[in-house]
Amino acid sequence: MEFAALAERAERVAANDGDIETTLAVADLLADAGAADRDEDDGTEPDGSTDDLPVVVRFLLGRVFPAHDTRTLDVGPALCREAIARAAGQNVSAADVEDRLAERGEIGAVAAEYDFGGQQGLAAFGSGRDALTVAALDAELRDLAAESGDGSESRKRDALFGLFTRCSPSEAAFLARLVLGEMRLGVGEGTVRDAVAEAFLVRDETPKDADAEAADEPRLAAPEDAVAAVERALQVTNDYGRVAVRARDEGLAGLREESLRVGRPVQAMLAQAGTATDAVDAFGEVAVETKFDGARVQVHYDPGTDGDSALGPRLYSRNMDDVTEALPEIVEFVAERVDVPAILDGEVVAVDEEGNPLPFQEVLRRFRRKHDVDRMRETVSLRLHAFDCLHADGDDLLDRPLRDRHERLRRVLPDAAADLTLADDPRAIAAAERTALDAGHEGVMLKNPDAAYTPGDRGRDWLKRKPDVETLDAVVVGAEWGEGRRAELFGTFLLAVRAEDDASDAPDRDAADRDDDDLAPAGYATVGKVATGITDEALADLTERLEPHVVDETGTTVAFDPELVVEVGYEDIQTSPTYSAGYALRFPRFVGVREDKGVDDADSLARVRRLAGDD
Ligand SMILES: Nc1ncnc2c1ncn2[C@@H]1O[C@H](COP(=O)(O)OP(=O)(O)OP(=O)(O)O)[C@@H](O)[C@H]1O
Repeated sequence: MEFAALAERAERVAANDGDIETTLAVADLLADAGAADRDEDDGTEPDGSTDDLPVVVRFLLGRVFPAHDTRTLDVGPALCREAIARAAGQNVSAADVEDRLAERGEIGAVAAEYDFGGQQGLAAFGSGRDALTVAALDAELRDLAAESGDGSESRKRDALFGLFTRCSPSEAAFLARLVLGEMRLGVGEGTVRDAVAEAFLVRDETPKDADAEAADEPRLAAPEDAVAAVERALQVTNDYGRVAVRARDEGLAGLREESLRVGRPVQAMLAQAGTATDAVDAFGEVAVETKFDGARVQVHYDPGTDGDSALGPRLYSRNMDDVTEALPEIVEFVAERVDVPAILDGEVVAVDEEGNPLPFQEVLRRFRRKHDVDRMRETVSLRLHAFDCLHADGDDLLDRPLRDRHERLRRVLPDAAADLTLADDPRAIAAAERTALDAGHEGVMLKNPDAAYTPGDRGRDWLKRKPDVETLDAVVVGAEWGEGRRAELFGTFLLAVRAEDDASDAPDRDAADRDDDDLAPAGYATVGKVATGITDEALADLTERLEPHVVDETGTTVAFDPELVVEVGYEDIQTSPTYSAGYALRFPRFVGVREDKGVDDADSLARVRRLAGDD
């Protein structure tokens, strides 16, 4: 495929404004990119190296290499501006390009405005130009990425200059954005995933290879099944290009064969904030682990056979950067103890001489270090806590429940396996949290013991419970009636702080400025709503105490006279237009009624401002 065709199609994709239109346009583009290649070259390499499809997919995402590949172009904005200036001719300096960038705000638009060496004039007449193909551009960019050592920066500049001189305006815009990883096409990973499914599994007309046919898989899939199959293959491979080729050539059957590979990092599963009550309500039985305060690492190791290591331990950060060289003692620790191919997930923590955890900042002194690794090893000691096992001895474990994966982890690396205890009572969880905090850790993780490992997902199966930094004593100024079996009780409570102390900063109570939800009486400013952490008994008690103070009722929402002070925990305070204080509590959690406090003792807006760091 010619690069000009891709650049032009990409512009048309970017002009779509609906999600569905964009997905369909990308699907058309991928189908064409894939088909063109099949016509021209039916002897594509299994790794897709002569195939345009994987390149087009990656380019649309602003990448030259797949996400698991740690190679980068390492082209910064300054180098890109210099290359553009040189290609634009003698009268243009890098400073001129920078000025235009300040006006346009975006490098692609700037690159498209220059006349690169007259080449595009010839190109416009369809002759004389050495047309750049997608494959040739990919090869040149890979060569550029491989430049290292003395003079590599100027060789990169030369290479990029050479490429720009061969570009039409739309190609130049695409190239500049690509090398800086700022594609701006409105095409995210979800769009590409859906487009791959659409192009090759939902409406594809090309026959799949013989194996897939023989596997008796239906050739076409329902859109949800197709998207799920693509998503799954992406989770295990982390390579959109590879997955697109597999979907095109082998359909659903091929995608299902994709599996984890030791040495190819996957995205880390992430957590949401939550409380012990949330966890017990959601999971029943909760897997409680220490939340270690360090840096996430994914360990890949294949010890090989007969002591002949097939792949020495490799360590990857949460962003899948290779941090192996910075952490030699973790490498040694793993190599000495693990004797099957494995992919483990865990946290590296800095420890003092007694092995007690040190603050997170300490681990950062080691984590990405390229120089002085040995010296720093003497200064900051590290310890690995492994909490998950994604692969062991040929078995992919992603779909197994956490309890099984953890069991496997204990067999693979008992010396570093984090403890996992099961609890179904918030009090037991609180006790575990206390123990973790007393030991100097950050808090606890509350996990669904039956959940699979879903790479890249910040779902509700992992909850992180950190101690509240502070609590706030707030006045309850409104509520919403509950639902279902709690319809007779208030469910959500609107919280306010005193604003009258600092009249100059008191929020404007002008009706026009008020949020419809904001029922704060004069002298109070709302800061959030709390519905979490309240037991059934507490709800009944609060309802009974607050009902006599209702001053207004609209639908399911009521306003109260300020009477009751409650203590609420929270994780953070953020500025927010939603509440009249101008701030909102993040993850507020009911702690209890402050029986000892009247409303005049409640916290003030000035304190909220201080807690938010604004004062
Ligand atoms: N036992 C554990 N299980 C899972 N993650 C853990 C555990 N102990 C520590 N962690 C760390 O906690 C993080 C989970 O929280 P989250 O996914 O929200 O990441 P985050 O945005 O870095 O949050 P935080 O700043 O709270 O660490 C993981 O990425 C991991 O680094």
